[in-house]
Amino acid sequence: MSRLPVITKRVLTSSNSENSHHLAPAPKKVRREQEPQRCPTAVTVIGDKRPPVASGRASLYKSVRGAGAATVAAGPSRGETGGTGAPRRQAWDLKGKVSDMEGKIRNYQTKVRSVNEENELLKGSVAQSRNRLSDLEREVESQKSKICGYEVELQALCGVREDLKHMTSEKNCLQRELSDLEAKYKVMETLRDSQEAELQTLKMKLSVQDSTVTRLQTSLTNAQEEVRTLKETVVEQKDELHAGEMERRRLHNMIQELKGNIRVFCRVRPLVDGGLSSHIQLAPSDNKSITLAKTEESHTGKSADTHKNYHFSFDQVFGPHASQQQIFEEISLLVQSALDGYNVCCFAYGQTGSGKTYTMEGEEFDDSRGVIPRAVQQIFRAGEKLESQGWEFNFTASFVEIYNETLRDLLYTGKPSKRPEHEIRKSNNEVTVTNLTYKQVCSEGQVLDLIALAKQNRSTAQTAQNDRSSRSHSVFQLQIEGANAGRDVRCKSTLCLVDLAGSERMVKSQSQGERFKEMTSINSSLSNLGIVITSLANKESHVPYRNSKLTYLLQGCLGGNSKTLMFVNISPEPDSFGETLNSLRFASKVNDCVIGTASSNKK
Ligand SMILES: Nc1ncnc2c1ncn2[C@@H]1O[C@H](COP(=O)(O)OP(=O)(O)OP(=O)(O)O)[C@@H](O)[C@H]1O
Repeated sequence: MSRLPVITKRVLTSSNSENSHHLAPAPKKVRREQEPQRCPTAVTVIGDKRPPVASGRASLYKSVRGAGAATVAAGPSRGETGGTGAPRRQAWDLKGKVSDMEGKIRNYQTKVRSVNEENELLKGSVAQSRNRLSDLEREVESQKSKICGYEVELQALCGVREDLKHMTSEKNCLQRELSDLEAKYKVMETLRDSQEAELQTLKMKLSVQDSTVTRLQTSLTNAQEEVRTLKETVVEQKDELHAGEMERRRLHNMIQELKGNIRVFCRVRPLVDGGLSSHIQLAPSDNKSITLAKTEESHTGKSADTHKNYHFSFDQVFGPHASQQQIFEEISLLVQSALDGYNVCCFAYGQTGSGKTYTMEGEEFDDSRGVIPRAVQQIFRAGEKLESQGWEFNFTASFVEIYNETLRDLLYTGKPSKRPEHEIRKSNNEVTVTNLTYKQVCSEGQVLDLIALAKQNRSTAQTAQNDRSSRSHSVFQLQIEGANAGRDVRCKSTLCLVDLAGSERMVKSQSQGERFKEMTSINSSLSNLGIVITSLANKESHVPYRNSKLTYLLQGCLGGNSKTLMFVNISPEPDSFGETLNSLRFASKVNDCVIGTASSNKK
């Protein structure tokens, strides 16, 4: 490419015209002064005509201008002329001056030619540059449109960038989760390993247990077979047991009958300071007889004192040292009879203070407990045992006081002012008392609570009326209903435990008013008891049960269908001799009675 400056046609024309102007004749002085200034003018013209181009083109223009300027500068200048030392033409040397001018013209013409050539070259270069420029402009346009496209893309990419940001944070979260999961996975793997090990152990254990199960199944089959055999044996043994129980009942009853359906036990209370008074003698050999000895002084003093002995025999005589347990042992046989379905009546007879209540109720301590709590205990324990043989029992308790031929409910818990009156009723051979509390009980404790309640009721009445308990009968009744559904056997009986009123006879002249009435009623009921027992013994057609409330109430428990036990309690003091004798006589009468064979209330 040419490095010549680009000169437009006009400039060149101007230059040419200038050149041609130089050719024209001009005043010599002016010409000499003007010439050196022509070249810069031409350069200035070129610079003025320079088109506004992009920086690329500007550089091109600079290089061309530079070259042009150099070319022009190469021409002869005034300085050169003067500087080279060419000899200055004399003013008169016009010829020389013309030849110098012609040389200069030639020189300029050569230069013009070369400039024109260069100009042509520059024109081609300009055309090329223009082409190049339009190419570049197109390229610029295409680049611009590309840039626009890129800008659109960039804008679109901004949204993508947001998404990317979001995705990156999500990715980070997921990575964290992943690392957590990986950690967990590792833990799980460890766990799995340990569990696999455990599983192996368990499998081994299982196989061991499988073999154990197999072994156990075999032994189970054997055991089942054994159980079946044993069940058969149990059934057989239950049958045998039941047969044995029935046989035991029969034999037990036979023994009781042989002993007598009415039995009398005598019990002597110890003296207050212990021991026994000399007027009471107990036979040491048999425990069945008692002698009351009496020495009567001669009234005149002339005859010797008379000694009189009264001998009595009973089923059993208990001395002052007999324990409550010894007493109960004999009665327990009758309590068993009550569970077997026989009515049983046990009563204590004797003067006040002879030990009736002590015998029947006793005291709270274990050793001194009396007949009633011991009998209750035996009944519930025996009942529980019989349950294993298929027996079921229902117990109903009642507690009545008979005072002056009036019944009083000792289990009453209502208001004293609303105490109901009671009547004895008999229907279907069963004696019941109207408005009386009949309490269903199922344990020894419940009965003991009722006994305590009765005691409390009695003591309340006692406070109101001095020494009332001695002058009233208390009757505790426990109705027993048993059923063995499997054997279709039922039984029903009543255990009657009676603490009678004091049997002492009051000298008529000494008793008045209420006391007289009490005594009459007591004596009447006690003597009626004797009469009823005698009637039963004599098998009389009419037994006067209804003559007293006591005998009427005890009707079911006295007579053919029952077993009766009478305690005759006696006081050891010498001044009780008369009453003791009376009590023993009464008891002896009862003892002589043999009441007809009892039959159990089996259904
Ligand atoms: N066998 C005995 N051993 C020891 N003490 C006895 C015995 N019998 C009775 N007693 C005592 O004698 C006293 C009178 O007895 P208890 O109250 O039982 O007579 P009771 O005949 O029931 O009199 P009551 O007719 O007045 O009720 C009581 O203190 C009692 O503890």
